[in-house]
Amino acid sequence: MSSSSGESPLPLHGLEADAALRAILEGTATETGHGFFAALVQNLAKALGTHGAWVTEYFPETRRLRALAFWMDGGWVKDYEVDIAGTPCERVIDTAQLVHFPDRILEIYPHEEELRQAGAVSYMGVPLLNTDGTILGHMAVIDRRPIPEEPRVHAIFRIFAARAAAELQRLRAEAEVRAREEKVRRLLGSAMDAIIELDDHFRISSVNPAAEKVFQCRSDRMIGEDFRRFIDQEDARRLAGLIADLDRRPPGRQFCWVSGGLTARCPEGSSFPAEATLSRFEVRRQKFTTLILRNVRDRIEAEQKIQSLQTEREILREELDALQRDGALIGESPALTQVLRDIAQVAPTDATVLIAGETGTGKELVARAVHAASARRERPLITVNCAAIPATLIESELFGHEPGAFTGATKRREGRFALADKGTIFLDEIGELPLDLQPKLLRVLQEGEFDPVGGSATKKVNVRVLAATNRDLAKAVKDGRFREDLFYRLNVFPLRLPPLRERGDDIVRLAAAFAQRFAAKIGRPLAPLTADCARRLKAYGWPGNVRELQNVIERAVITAADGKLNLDRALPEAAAPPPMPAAMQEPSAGGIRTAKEFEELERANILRALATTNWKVSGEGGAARLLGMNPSTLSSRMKALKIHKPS
Ligand SMILES: Nc1ncnc2c1ncn2[C@@H]1O[C@H](COP(=O)(O)OP(=O)(O)OP(=O)(O)O)[C@@H](O)[C@H]1O
Repeated sequence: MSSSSGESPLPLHGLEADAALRAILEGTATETGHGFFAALVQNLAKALGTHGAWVTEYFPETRRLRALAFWMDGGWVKDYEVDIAGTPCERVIDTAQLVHFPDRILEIYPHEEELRQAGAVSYMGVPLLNTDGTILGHMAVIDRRPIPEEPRVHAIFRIFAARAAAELQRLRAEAEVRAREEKVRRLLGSAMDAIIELDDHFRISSVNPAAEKVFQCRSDRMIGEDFRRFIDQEDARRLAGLIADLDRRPPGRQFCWVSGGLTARCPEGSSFPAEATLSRFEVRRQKFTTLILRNVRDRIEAEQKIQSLQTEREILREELDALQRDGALIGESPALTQVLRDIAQVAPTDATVLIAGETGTGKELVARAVHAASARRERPLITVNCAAIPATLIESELFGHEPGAFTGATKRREGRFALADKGTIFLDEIGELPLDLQPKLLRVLQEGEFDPVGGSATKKVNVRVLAATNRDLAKAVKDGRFREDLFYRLNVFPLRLPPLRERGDDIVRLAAAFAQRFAAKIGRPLAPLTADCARRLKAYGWPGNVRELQNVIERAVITAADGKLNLDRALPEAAAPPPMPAAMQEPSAGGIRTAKEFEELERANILRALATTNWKVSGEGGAARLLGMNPSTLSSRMKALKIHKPS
């Protein structure tokens, strides 16, 4: 045996080298892959004049060789695979060098059955090496005659081997590229997000199946198209800006989140909100952009649904609280009986009702009664106190807003009109509605439609409107503070709630009912109202009306002694009254007070309450509590009556 390792290949004699090279070129020039190896071994056998030649691929994990082509005695050996242990090929692999047994090979490998069967006398093998020196396979020849140990034979052999190694490397690289492409294809194919690749002119160069799905458009109708057709114009401008920004960043950091998302447009006309990320990359000095895009309509809708369910839940809770707190309208006085008759008449219709009355007369209770007796009773009654909401927020409270409509509007919000759809909306203190919003309310009343703040899509609703005011709306119209057309549209069915002092014995009926209710609540027995109590209650003016009566009775029940109501501390007049302002004394003529006198009365009463609480308006020990008013109602009354804290 001889090994030619370390020897530098000797130059072939001109003719032989030419012949070998020609053999390779002619035999393999047009072939690639497995055809190439077949041509190679055939030509190798021809060039060296051996009766067998083969080329293999090596699998180091199993130490096996698998033939890529095996030429023997003028025919092909199919599917040849061998364990290299104990074969001359093992030496080729292990030494990684050309191995040559020029003669009597069977004496060296007496147990090599295949060599014996082939009648082999000589063997020559050479490893096929990768550029990094790892073994890809080998190439070998056997012959029934000795193969002379000549440098030119080795040189020819090496030329063939180098060509075989190059092809094997190419095949492996090709297989690797294919495997990677397949992996990328599977990845893109299974991605839930649309992945769109754009060239530098915004033209779509590739899309994945998810992109076809979200845009409802086949890839062949997308590729080559200008992507700007698939998004809003404004978004296209934004994307171009972002891409320019990315190009200014260092490589590896050229990606970003498209903040605020995009509005994507399907070719068939529909559109959807999308979240997107953008990245830039360069291939052969050409820039590309990848856009990963997700349709977030379902998610946004789910969020909105949750939001509106939460709001609805809050509203229903408020309603439930109100129902538990308030109960039915009590009263048999002619004034209240008329109101009850009006409610019964108007409730089944869809007419707008304008309930007028002083504070605490039961306007909200009447609105509830109208809703409860209407065909809409199964749907919600949505209440909005126009005085309690700051002017800047009332529009979005009533009509909802889109994200970004104003600072702080991060999410879409359903407005009260939308929530009241198919139900009833009760607009309390309608006189406080800012003048600039009044046309929008008029439009809902007339057309049943409105535009949410910051939104372009008009919403249609079917809402019955009930409104209440403790102001003289007709006067507000005259003063230019309330639109005349809106006033008439609201005043379809006016319902005036008389103040408590006009309800005669109802004061006593209400007091008795409230006393029983509070006593039951705190679990104390209570004797019926005495005639003296009734007289004192009727003698009082009740500027805070039923709400004030309720509060007085609650105090009287709490401070009751021996089951008897204690009006001494509860009734404002009895509780060491400070001097009465003129307006709080006897009415001017015939027991009737003018509206002006009442305003003065209310003003004086609020001032008394504020003086008592040291100008604390809300909370524990505040004037609102004392007056039995909502703090927001009190604030709006103070504003209306121009009551300011003395500096
Ligand atoms: N006729 C009545 N029977 C029983 N309770 C009543 C009656 N009228 C009013 N109330 C009670 O008095 C309180 C005040 O009533 P409500 O809130 O309806 O008055 P309002 O006129 O809407 O007040 P505001 O002008 O402050 O909004 C509530 O607790 C209500 O339940």
